[in-house]
Amino acid sequence: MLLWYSGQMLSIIQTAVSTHTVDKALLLRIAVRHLAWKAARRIMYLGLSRSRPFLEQQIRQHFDQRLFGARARLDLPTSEDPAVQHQLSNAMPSNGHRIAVSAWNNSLYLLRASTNVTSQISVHVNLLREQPNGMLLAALIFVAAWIEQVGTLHHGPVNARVWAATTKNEDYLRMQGYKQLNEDLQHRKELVAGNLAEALTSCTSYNEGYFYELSPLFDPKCSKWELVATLAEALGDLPRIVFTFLAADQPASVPVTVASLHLIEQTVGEVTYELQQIYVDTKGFARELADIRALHDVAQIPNKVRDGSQPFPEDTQKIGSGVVLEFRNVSFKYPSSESYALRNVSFKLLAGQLCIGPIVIVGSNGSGKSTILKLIVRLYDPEEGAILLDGRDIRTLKLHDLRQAISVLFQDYTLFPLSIRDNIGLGDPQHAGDDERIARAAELGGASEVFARLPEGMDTYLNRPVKDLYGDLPAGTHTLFGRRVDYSSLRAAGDMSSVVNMGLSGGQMQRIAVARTFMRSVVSEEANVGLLLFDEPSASLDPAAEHDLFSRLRDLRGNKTMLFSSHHFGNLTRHADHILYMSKSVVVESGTHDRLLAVDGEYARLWKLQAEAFL
Ligand SMILES: Nc1ncnc2c1ncn2[C@@H]1O[C@H](COP(=O)(O)OP(=O)(O)OP(=O)(O)O)[C@@H](O)[C@H]1O
Repeated sequence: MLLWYSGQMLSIIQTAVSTHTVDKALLLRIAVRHLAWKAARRIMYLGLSRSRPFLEQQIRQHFDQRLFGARARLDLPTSEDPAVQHQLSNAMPSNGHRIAVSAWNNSLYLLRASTNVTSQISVHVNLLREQPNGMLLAALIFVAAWIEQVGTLHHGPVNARVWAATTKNEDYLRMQGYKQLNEDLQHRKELVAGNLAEALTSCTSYNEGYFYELSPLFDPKCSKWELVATLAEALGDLPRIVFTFLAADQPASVPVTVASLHLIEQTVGEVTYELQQIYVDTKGFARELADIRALHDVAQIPNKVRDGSQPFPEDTQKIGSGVVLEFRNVSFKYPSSESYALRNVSFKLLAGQLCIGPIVIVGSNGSGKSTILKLIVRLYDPEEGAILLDGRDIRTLKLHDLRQAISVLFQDYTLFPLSIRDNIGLGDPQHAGDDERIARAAELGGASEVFARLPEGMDTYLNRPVKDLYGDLPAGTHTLFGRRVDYSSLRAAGDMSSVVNMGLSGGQMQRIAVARTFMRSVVSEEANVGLLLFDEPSASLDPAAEHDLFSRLRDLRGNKTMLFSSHHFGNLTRHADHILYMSKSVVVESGTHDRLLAVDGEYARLWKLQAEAFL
């Protein structure tokens, strides 16, 4: 429209010059409409630029949440599957949401550019179609402008920016911690067994909390395209030369006025620029659309561990008195392994029993005791046989209910890249923000003294999930292009100087992990936990702390069924209702401590061996 009104005004000017008369009313009308269209365009641009950051933020949040949810719902064997990992890494590059924002911007741009190009071309064709040699002139202008654009497409100063960013926004830090917890495979066991996916996915307190400092620097390097562009610029005069020749030789065939020629040159330049950009952008745009599709596909990856349909427990009142756990001829191989981790394992624990086992020969690892715990919470499903809880095959039970009824501390537990408070709180996702419960769980797990001496107490981050960023510069870079890069004011703004990654001893970390399991199994009465699983819970504790933990566990468990896995033939074995002695993936002996000593088999031999060391 703007082009149209410009043309109209030029033709009025042309008439005024040649006939010395002006249709004032027409001129005024056209001038006002021209102005109105210009104002409308300005307002549209302004609206677009104002709303862009908001829209981008919405898109970023939408994709972040979708990707987070898609990853959080994956179980262990599916996450470990190399094909799934490949699909995830393709679909979720760290800049996944940027692809979406960029695709959005590009689609807006393409829409605008296509409309622009189509309308400008149609105006020009209408203007020049009727004129003798008009199309020839238009073609010349187009070719000249195109060649000129080729040069400018490839050259231009490289806008090298030095930047740095940090954050002290608590929500943002926590969200980043959740992301790492979700993405890092080492946490997957706890995420799945602890029913954390739902709680983490529903957490929407996402906030961009960065401070930015930008200082533009220009790379003075001259591109070879500079030369091409300079030569191409000379061709810009070609249409004017041809126009002059036409005007001199055949005045009757001159298609347009000088003023119109200038206008046409200008707008054709814009059209060719838009066309070039469309060509460049559509190449990347197709790729971005494919990437967005991949982002959507990951939400459809099926889990290998299928959910059951039956609720558990049937009677929530009774679960506090423990559950009956039975293994019936269970055999299992890890997906990546050819050999059996468990072979034909059968045993039955009655409700409320304290089972110290399976026990493995000291020094002979890998007999399958950790695997038993993993199968109970259905991190994997057995190849043969069945596992029953209160007489029901666990594959028929709702996964959420099953895992809700069990509390597990894995031997290779991990601490999350979050504050100590959140590390403990997530043991019971529904009450993760309840400071009173967290404090009690910390106390019972012996973790209170770990953070009592830290300046930030429970708020101390065990591992800061946000790295401080320095725009693509290697750490320790102090000068760039001869200029000093100073980040000190930025660091002070983000409290970065006081931030250090915490170093904790193995025993201190284990206390935090124990406190996390206590959050639901002991502190929460309404959690309906009936089975407690502990895999080497005292591996890193000193003898006093170990004794303390075990006596506390015995007192706190109430009537809940409890299953330990341990190398030690210590105090606990005497208190066990049932001992499973395992070797090389099979249960070799089982019974009470006294019975196994009376049998005088492998268990008795190892018990005596360990006891002798203390005589
Ligand atoms: N994720 C896995 N993928 C493949 N094989 C595994 C995996 N985890 C364990 N295994 C194998 O399964 C067998 C049983 O392992 P498991 O961890 O149950 O033994 P464990 O008795 O708990 O050993 P430890 O005393 O060292 O903790 C071992 O041979 C081990 O190598």
